[in-house]
This record gives sequence, structure tokens and C-alpha cells, in this order.
Amino acid sequence: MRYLPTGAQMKQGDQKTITEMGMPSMVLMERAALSVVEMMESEQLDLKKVLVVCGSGNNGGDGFAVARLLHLKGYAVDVWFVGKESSMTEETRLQKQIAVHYGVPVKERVGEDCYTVIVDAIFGIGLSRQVSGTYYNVIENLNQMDAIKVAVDIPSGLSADTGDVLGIAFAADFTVTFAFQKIGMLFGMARKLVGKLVTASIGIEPSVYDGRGDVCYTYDRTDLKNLLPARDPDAHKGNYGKVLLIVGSPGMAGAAYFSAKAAYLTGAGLVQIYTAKENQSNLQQLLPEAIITTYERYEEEKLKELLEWADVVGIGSGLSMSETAQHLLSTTVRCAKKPCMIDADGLNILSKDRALFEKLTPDCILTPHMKEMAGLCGHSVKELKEERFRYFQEFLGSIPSVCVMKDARTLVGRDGRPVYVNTSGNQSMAKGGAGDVLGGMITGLLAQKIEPYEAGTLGVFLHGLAGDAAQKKKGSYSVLASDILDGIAEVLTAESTEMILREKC
Ligand SMILES: NC(=O)C1=CN([C@@H]2O[C@H](COP(=O)(O)OP(=O)(O)OC[C@H]3O[C@@H](n4cnc5c(N)ncnc54)[C@H](O)[C@@H]3O)[C@@H](O)[C@H]2O)[C@@H](O)CC1
Ligand SMILES: [K+]
Repeated sequence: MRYLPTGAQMKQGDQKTITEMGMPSMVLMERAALSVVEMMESEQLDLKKVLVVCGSGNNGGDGFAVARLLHLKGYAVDVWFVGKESSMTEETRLQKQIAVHYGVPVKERVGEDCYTVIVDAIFGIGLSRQVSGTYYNVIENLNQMDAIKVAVDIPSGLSADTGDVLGIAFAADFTVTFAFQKIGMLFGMARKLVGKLVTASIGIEPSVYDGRGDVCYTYDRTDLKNLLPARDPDAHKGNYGKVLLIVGSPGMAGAAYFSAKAAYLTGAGLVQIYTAKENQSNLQQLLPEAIITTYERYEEEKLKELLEWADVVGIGSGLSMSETAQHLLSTTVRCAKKPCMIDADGLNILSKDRALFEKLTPDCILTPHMKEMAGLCGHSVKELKEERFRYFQEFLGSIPSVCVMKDARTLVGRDGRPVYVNTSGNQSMAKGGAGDVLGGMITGLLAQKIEPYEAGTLGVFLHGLAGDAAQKKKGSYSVLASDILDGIAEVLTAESTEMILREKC
């Protein structure tokens, strides 16, 4: 698990390390600078002539230290100080003095010199407003220079909170960020402007955020072994849960197939599909492992019987907005009393039926993509993209349930729990059926008695890993939902093989 702090949270992490651990700020700065130099050498950048551009904040202090370290290693380095003497922090003033004492040339302007590498240490996480005036011109100038570009902590001009460009931003080939990737680096233009990212450990430990519920986090592949439910050697299919999927209106057998197969592949014991009669023979051929039960019209008693049978329910994929679909959803939400994943048309119905919306319980997981989310929360997709965290948190505050807001970076949250930001997955997954697969996976995890919030975070993470496995085989254009299904098996096979090996050791 990795924390993804905002700029302000990172500053609190720095301060906590300095005041509570007693780590001097100058030592953190030295380690930060060392990590930048280490990256430049290990990437074998051409360090024939380096320009380090420093501002007056502590990011500039890192820059002065980088320049000194390079100078002491015998590289030709110039510092261009573009900040204001009067606004320098104590540490930066000291770093500047030290650099000067060691003979590093500090210039107030650069002429026609050619540099092989430019190091940007103008603004870090302390950037608090639009870049304008001289700073704007400097960054514009640097971007036009023909050299390898290295950003210290974050490219100057990028918001550490949102990834927005505040006026103008340094376009880096490499960024060395300290302690944690900042949340903004995952969104917007940041993904392009950060270049190759290295996260350097400088002595600020994850424990600085222990006990806080407000810092976002993500998973890495190494977390899987702690997240997946254990498989008991004495188990039978009943141990892994009975899934009821209420999916697929006439002609939408695909949605039913993808979600049911995904639930099975993720480990569910038994899957029953409740679908329109027209889908029966298709589904029986496509997925003989599933129990297929059908409806021609809404039958309350039959539905209640099925809800009674199930341990968990998934509803909505390809369901349509018909009257039958509305009855199916209404009865499920009101009567299920079991973990329930609601997707696609289920969400569209919910957004039009506020009385039903009020009946959501802590056992429900909603999985809207941005358009469905817009319908649910009353903000446009544009607004959601611009202030995704604000509106997501606001929405979580209005429901007792878990919400999975699907986008290139999917968020998972529940009121009172930290927001999970997904970092697995790739652009090849933007295809029809991918959402049905995710819904099935989350339902499959719920069936294995994983709590809804954890089923949401793990389901989204695994789904992305499955998409990454698919992309490796099919590239960025040709991945289909069925390839993501294959990816689930691939990821879980690799993981369970490792588990077996670990148990035998
Ligand atoms: N002990 C620490 O605090 C550590 C800090 N570190 C470095 O320090 C950075 C954070 O330092 P600071 O908080 O001093 O902030 P920055 O160095 O990011 O710069 C902020 C300075 O620029 C000014 N400013 C903000 N937006 C501006 C704008 N648009 N136009 C003009 N001026 C603007 C601010 O008033 C402030 O003086 C990190 O990114 C990291 O590089 C690292 O050395 C690790 C340890
Ligand atoms: K910077």
C-alpha cells in the first residue's frame, strides 16, 4: 500500500518527521538532493554541462544542494537563481551560501550557453497560485531549450493536488519525487509532464500518516498476497458464496456472460444468472457453469426466492430502464439484506428514483462511470473531472454505501474511509464489456466474504492488473472484454502459484 498525499499533506509529513523524529530539515534536503544526483547518474544522463534553476522556497534549496553535489563530483554546473532573495527560506539561504562557498557559479541570468541537462528546482509542493511574470517566462524559456529535463520533486507549475497546469509547467523527461508520489501526479496533464518518475526514499516514513483517514492511497502488485482471500484446502463450492446476478435484458446476453464469468474467475463458488428469457440458450452455451434462471415479466415472489437463495447480489449490467428492470431493482434494494453491487442501468434507474436512492444501505456498492456518476450526483462530467475529489467526497457523504467512480483513475470510497485511487490498468481497457467484468469481479469478491469497501478496492485493482496482462498480449488497440477475463485467470494463477510456493517453503 502506498500513500498518495496532497501538497499540504506532504508538508505535514515533512514537518512531523522534522519535529517528532528529530530529523533535521537540512538532512532531508541533502538526501533529496543525493537521490536526484543518483537518478541522473544511474540513468546515464549526459552531465557534461548542467543548469540547475532554483526558486526561493525549499525546492530551490534542494536545487542548490544538487548543484553542489554535482560540482563536487567534477561536473560543470551553473545555478540560475530565479527566486527573490527576500523570500528565501532559511534552509535555501543556507544551501545557497554552502554552494557559493564550494565555488558553484550562481548566475542571475543565463546567456547563450548550451546545457546538456536542466534541473528544475523552481517550485515544488509549495506552489500555491498561477505562475506568472518572470517565472512564467523562465519556464517557457526552459521548455524551449534543447536539453534533458529533470524535475526536482514535481515539475514547476504543476499542482501537486490536481495535476492541473497553473499557467505554465516545466515539461520533464524525469522527475524525482520525495517520499511519496503526490496525488496530483496521477491526473490531468501531470501524466504527460512528469516524464519517467522515480520515488526516492529520504527518511519520511509512511507511518507519518498512520491513524489519518484523509490521505489517499493505492495498491501495488506486492500487496496482492495480503489482500486475496485465503482458499481452504477442505473447501466446497458453498464456502465461496452463492452469487445472484440480475443482468441482461433481451439481447444483452453479453453483459450477463461477462459479469458471471468474471465472478467465477475471481473465485465465487456458484453463480446464478437471472436474465430475460431470450438470453437463455446463448448463456447456456457460453457459460455452462452458471445456473440460468429467466423471466418474461416481473415476478415478485420468484425474485424474492432468488434473493433468499443468494449470499450476494449483482444487479444492473445490460438490464435496461424498462418497467420490469425498475421493479427488479426496487425489490432488490428494498429486500435483499445482503451485499449488493449495483451497476450500469441499475444506477441510471437509481438516479431517477430518489425514493429508492434513499433506501441504499452500507452493504451496497455502486459502480458508476463518470456519466452515471453525473446522473447520480447532479454535477456534469466536466465538473466531476475538474474537482473529482470534492464531488466524490460530497457524494460519499450523501450515501451509506461504497462508491466506485470509474475513470482512467478509478476512485473507491465510503464515508469515513480513505479514498483509494487505482493505479493499475491502461487505455486498452476503454472497451464495451470491461465494466461488466469489473462488476462481476467485485461481486465474486463479496461472495468470498470480503467487506464491500475492500471488495471495491481489490476488485478495481485486480481488474486493472487483468487489463495490464491483456495489454501485454494484445497491445493498446485490440483488447476485448474477453481478454480481460483471460487476464484475471493469468493474474490469479501467478499469484496462487506464488502462494503455494510460499506455503511449501
Ligand atoms: N524539510 C522540508 O520541508 C523538505 C522540503 N523539500 C523540498 O521543499 C519543497 C517544498 O518547499 P516549500 O514549501 O518551501 O515550497 P516551494 O519550494 O515549492 O516554493 C514555494 C515558494 O514559492 C512561492 N510561490 C508559490 N506559488 C508561487 C507562484 N505561482 N509564483 C511565485 N511564487 C510562488 C511561495 O510563496 C514560496 O515562497 C518540496 O517540494 C521539496 O522539493 C525536500 O527538501 C524535503 C524536505
Ligand atoms: K520543481
